[in-house]
Amino acid sequence: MSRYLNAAAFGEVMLRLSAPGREALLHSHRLETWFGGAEANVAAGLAALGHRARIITALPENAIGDACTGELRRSGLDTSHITRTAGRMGLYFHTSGAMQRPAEIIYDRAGSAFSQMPPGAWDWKAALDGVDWLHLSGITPALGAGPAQAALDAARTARELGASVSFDVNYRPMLWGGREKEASSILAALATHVTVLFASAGDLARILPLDQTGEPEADFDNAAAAAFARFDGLQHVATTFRQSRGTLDQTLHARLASRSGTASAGPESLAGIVERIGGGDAFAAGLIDGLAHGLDPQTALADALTAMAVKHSMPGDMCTVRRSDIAAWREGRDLKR
Ligand SMILES: O=C(O)C(=O)C[C@H](O)[C@H](O)COP(=O)(O)O
Repeated sequence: MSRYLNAAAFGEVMLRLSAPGREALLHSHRLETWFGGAEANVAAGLAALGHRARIITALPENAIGDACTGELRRSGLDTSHITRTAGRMGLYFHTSGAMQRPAEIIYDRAGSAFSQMPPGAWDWKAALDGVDWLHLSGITPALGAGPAQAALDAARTARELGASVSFDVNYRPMLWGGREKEASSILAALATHVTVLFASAGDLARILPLDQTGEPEADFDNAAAAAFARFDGLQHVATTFRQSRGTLDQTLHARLASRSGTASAGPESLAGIVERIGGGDAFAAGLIDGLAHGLDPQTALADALTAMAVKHSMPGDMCTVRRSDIAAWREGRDLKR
């Protein structure tokens, strides 16, 4: 396989309301706005890398839904599979933190237009027509029984149509609340349809019975081996590791397990981080891109990690990292002219 994809992503897009700069929330009377969501961020990242990408979602039939659709379109996405419906926009409030003060998120998304869509209202054959790659995340099933069923239907249909399915577990304890058992069974059911899984050892321990030693890389390798044994269609498991010396100064590295072996990449040292949100999604987009183009696992992983690093220099949720940004980052010039 060496080609540009006709990709789709299914999930909720939210409006982010962020405290400006390094302020605490509502310290001043201003909030900055961005649109984003795990799956849309990955789709935008694929579009920035030259793939055709559509977002399948539901947005409210109001001015916020209009603005969001416009932003998704400006990010290069095909918005013709967005359902406009009654209901509210999912929101999240964000403070970026500073020094040892951590970033913080408050979700305000219960009852959103997306989460209220009955699972039977999605027409998967039409939404996935012509698609060769579907990206999903574990955030969607955390939003309720309807979205969980819709994600399963989407994954099953994509596989029936011969498409690859990538899935980022993206475990959000705040969204699952005390529903750990439900989370394990839904995430495991989704994983049966997946070709590329983005998951840490901790994420995989929610799906599979695993002994963990506390040594992150060895734990990941063991967890990936257990995932290959359990899930027949699975070809790759990828994760990133983040060492933090405060909110703005971190080191990244990554690992990619395949049935034939394991690749690792990094470290990428990041000082003066501009934006932490969307880094993992940029990594997912970068890796999907590399695998689609048939790069060897080592090169695909290194490019994905650099895409993630570059995303940390760009404000906003959605990934706009281009191939030339990855090359320029590696060249490390202080001024492009
Ligand atoms: O829907 C949610 O609950 C989300 O958290 C969406 C997040 O904006 C992205 O998934 C960012 O995740 P990272 O790329 O790991 O920074």
